[in-house]
Amino acid sequence: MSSLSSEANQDEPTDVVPFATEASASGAPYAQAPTAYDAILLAGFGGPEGQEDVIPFLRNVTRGRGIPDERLEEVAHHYRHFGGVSPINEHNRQLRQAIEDELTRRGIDVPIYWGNRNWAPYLEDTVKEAAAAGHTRLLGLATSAYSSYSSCRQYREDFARALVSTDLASTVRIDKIRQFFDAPGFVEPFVESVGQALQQLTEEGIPAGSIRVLFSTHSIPTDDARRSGPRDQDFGPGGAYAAQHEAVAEHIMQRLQSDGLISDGALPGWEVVYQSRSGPASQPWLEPDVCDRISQLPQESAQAVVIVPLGFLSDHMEVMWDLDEEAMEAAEEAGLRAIRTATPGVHPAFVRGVVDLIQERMDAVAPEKREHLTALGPWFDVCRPGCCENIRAGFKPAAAGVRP
Ligand SMILES: CC1=C(CCC(=O)O)c2cc3nc(cc4[nH]c(cc5[nH]c(cc1n2)c(C)c5CCC(=O)O)c(CCC(=O)O)c4C)C(CCC(=O)O)=C3C
Ligand SMILES: [Fe+2]
Repeated sequence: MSSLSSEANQDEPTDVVPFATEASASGAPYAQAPTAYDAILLAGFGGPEGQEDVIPFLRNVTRGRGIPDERLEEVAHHYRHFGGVSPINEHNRQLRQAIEDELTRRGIDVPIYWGNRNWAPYLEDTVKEAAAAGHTRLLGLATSAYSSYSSCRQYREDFARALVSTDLASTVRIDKIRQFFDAPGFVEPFVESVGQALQQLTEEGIPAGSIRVLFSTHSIPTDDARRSGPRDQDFGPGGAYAAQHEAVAEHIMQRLQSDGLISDGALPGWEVVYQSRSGPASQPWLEPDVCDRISQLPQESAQAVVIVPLGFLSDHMEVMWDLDEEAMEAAEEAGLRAIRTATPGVHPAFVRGVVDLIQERMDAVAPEKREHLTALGPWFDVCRPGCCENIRAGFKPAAAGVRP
């Protein structure tokens, strides 16, 4: 590892240099000219694949962030419950294959590599492998749709770290596909699965007015939330992160209404809620918590709850444990009928949407011609100055952004 760690806590933002993209050199938020990317880099979170991986994996995730051991043990228990295996790596193998198939179908002759932030195959090794095969212009795709330190910038820092630790920073360029929270391919599977859930509950005789839809996403520290998105834009107290979730959830509910799946007479109430909080109790994180809200619903005369994992791409541990175990238990205790809807996974609409995003970037489609379903999009190709910065982590070099 080069000098990265010693640079990490300087006051001066080292930010993107020397990992600037062509677009960032001009300061433009969107790609200005088509780029002949020679490989796609699918960047996942990573997860353990056996009991012996659990603790080393958790140490990787929390490296340098002061998560107490108590909390690690608590989380380890969730993984141990499932044999120490997170399904997230298998999901990413399937997603990689599905994207490759769709690229082939469209005649786009570009290989797709997969690497993780926190477990093997590590991004470092993947970047080395791609470079050894002669690829020098990689288009990164992080498995995370929204803007925040954990869901965007940290992936960019990991790209930068991978380039520096492999000594490839001057020969390999990694750009990153824009955050895709409001891209049709990401939203469509949610519209479909929430629609199915509402239909099911209606068939069971539960009036729409007695159903609540909870759109659940990963909580983050309110400090991170406030700093999510470009430094010079105001998205309200929850920053771009909360605003993006609110906008997507609202779009889904409007779509269900316009598609006739919800009648005007008795609309289900809906809201965005947060899950999987960690960190010290003294540190404020985004609220309300999904389980807290579920236990309050009977007092609001709800009979049923639809839990929508809006913040997640696949049914990994945060979904399997925090929703399918804990939130479902909370619903049972509250006497509520509950349905947890599907994540996008390898839904054909999602896979097509991802390849649309790849094509859009390769062709440098003008922003006004890009598909987006909320007023917040289309999000930027090149992260803006100070985007999603994290003052706790300090400034670290990050690829695929503009100079501050
Ligand atoms: C916004 C966000 C996403 C969504 C975006 C994205 O998908 O990237 C996400 C995804 C995920 N988070 C995951 C797992 C963990 N996250 C942790 C900790 C944290 N997550 C945070 C935020 C997020 N996390 C934050 C602010 C922390 C606190 C510590 C820190 O500042 O980083 C910890 C440490 C223990 C704990 O504190 O709970 C673990 C084990 C897994 C893998 C699941 C599997 O293995 O199946 C996935 C996909
Ligand atoms: Fe997380």
